[in-house]
Amino acid sequence: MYQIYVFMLCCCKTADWLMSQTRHRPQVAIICGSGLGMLADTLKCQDSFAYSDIPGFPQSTVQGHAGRLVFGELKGKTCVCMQGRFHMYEGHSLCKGVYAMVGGPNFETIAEARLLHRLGVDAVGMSTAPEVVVATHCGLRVFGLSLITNKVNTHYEDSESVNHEGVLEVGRLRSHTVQQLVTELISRMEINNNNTINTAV
Ligand SMILES: O=P(O)(O)O[C@@H]1C[C@H](O)[C@@H](CO)O1
Ligand SMILES: Nc1nc2[nH]cnc2c(=O)[nH]1
Repeated sequence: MYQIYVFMLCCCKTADWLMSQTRHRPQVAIICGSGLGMLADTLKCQDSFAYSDIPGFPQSTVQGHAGRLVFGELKGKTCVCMQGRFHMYEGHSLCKGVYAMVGGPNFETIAEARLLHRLGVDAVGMSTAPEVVVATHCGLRVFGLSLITNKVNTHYEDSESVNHEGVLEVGRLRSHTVQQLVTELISRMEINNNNTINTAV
């Protein structure tokens, strides 16, 4: 969990700083929304950091959100609590990389592509989402990796069309890189006694 959380921060500087400031390595991360901030105060052996003191960390602007990251123990589990979360209405954008799945087998029409774009979609595919849903339902932890093979056409005047042969061709061209990436990822996985997998960052 800690590694995923660190990954979400998208910033090695932030992660390095936090790891140097606390000996806690949380198994559980809790985002305390409005009304739940006091949960963090119940953590034992606390290390607490104001968002404003954490390098590269966004600031909390909502009234009643303390804007503090609190590490500590709850019922014997090492936790980190965010006292204050971030919202789109504060000017934060959605997480990068929104993937949408469409049923296929046809590629998007231009109207569909424009709609998806307006909805904030960054990448479109015909798979992955149901696989993730089922895997999650089975209690598996999931890492999704999609090779972006083509640009989705959003202009009627664009003559370039997407086709399966083109997708397969880019797949062939990039297969070595993708294989290296997956191999490296697997080689860095550590399987703990409780069967959770941590990926070294
Ligand atoms: O690996 P998948 O099957 O998701 O790859 C894409 C989606 C369609 O099956 C096909 C479109 O060309 O490639
Ligand atoms: N939906 C969709 N799936 C794809 N798979 C590969 N390319 C595409 C695409 O352009 N759209």
